[in-house]
Amino acid sequence: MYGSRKDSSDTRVKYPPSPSPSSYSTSSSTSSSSRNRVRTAARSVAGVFVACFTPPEEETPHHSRHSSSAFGGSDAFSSASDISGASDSTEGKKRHRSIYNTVRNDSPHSKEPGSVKFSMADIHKATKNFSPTLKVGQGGFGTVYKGQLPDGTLVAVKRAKKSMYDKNLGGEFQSEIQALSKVEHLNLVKCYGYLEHEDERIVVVEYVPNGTLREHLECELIRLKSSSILATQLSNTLISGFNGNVLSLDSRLDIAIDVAHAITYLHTYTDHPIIHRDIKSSNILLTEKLRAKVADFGFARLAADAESGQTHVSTQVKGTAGYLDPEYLRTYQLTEKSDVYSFGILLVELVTGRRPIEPKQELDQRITARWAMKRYADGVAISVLDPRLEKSDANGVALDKILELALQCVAAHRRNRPTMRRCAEVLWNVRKEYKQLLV
Ligand SMILES: Nc1ncnc2c1ncn2[C@@H]1O[C@H](COP(=O)(O)OP(=O)(O)OP(=O)(O)O)[C@@H](O)[C@H]1O
Repeated sequence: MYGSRKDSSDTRVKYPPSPSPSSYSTSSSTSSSSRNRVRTAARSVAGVFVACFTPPEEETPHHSRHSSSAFGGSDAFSSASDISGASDSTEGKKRHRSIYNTVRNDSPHSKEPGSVKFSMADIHKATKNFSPTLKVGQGGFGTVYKGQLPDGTLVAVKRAKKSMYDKNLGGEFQSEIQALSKVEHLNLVKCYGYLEHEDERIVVVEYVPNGTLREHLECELIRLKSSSILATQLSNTLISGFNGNVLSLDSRLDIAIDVAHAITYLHTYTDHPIIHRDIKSSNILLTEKLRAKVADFGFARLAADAESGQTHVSTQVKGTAGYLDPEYLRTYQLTEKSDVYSFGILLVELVTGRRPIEPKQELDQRITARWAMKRYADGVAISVLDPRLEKSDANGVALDKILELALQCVAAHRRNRPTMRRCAEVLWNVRKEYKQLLV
């Protein structure tokens, strides 16, 4: 079974603390005429998807990695600590301090928390010389190992592959480290330190034990079983409670709210807002209690400085096919609303269980968001609900509201998309109503 949310030790962030009903009118009390307007909008958005999407993920290198801009000072996170979920609890701080103290003691090259330089000996010890049995994943950056620090803290050790390093990893490595080291939030994967040694580039981050959201949506147990390199991951995930059960809509809503909080935190990072740029289900890691943690800041980039009058950052297009903001694709101008777009795609993925692009589906269903928006516009949203979920009244109502929000997130023009903070508020209210319908 998945871990229960009811556990009193679950420190899930409640946000906002006391929502005012009027501020949530979009989702809570949509009249039939306004719902019709939304449906009309859904029809036009569904039309836009044809032009927006790049070829199927399987056929396209899903992104290229290059250097990103370097980040400025290192003291930004305290200024955003009012955002729900910033890990400023005493317990969190104590744990954090103990980790860094331990690491500092172990490392002669130690630096600021979050950017501690490990030695190669530390890494070899933590990963048992990169033991294949501790390999937990493989991504664009390289190989990921589970490791353990001397104080017992479990870590994920991300070892860059040589080809990535040859291709200009220097900038990306710096980008990932600098972004990670400055953020601290319950729903963001913490960075413990890094290592640059000859041609090795290694990042040490918080180990999140329960697989990725994509794996959960696919209930990938059978695939994992057949994969020898993932045998360790299988045993790890079994221990942590992932046994192939379907994620309930309740849990999916919780995950969406966690992700919305994490991105809100990044975007409202007062001194140096950060655009994640690669929000997708395989970058959402889950804890035993199905709390979501957003990972992979390899593409993270500073947002434009509002005070300077700049509203966007001009950049080469990066991200993953299916999640990419069409306005960013067209203009190369990146804003926080590009993350909002990807988040809208993620919402559709959460309720349908499908990947953003499904090359094996019927033609009209290959672009999942377009298909879902069309069904929503036709008043038959329930037909896109993940078939593994019950078609109950509560699920139907929540589905409608989540799709309504997703529709706003994927608006063709970024000015029409909500902020991530607004998304969190709307989802908070959807969850509240959902729970009321369940009792
Ligand atoms: N912090 C972590 N804790 C536990 N497992 C992790 C962690 N980070 C990554 N993994 C595992 O390693 C896999 C590869 O992760 P990685 O971030 O390198 O690539 P990715 O996000 O899957 O792909 P890409 O780098 O192409 O975006 C993940 O799918 C996950 O299974």
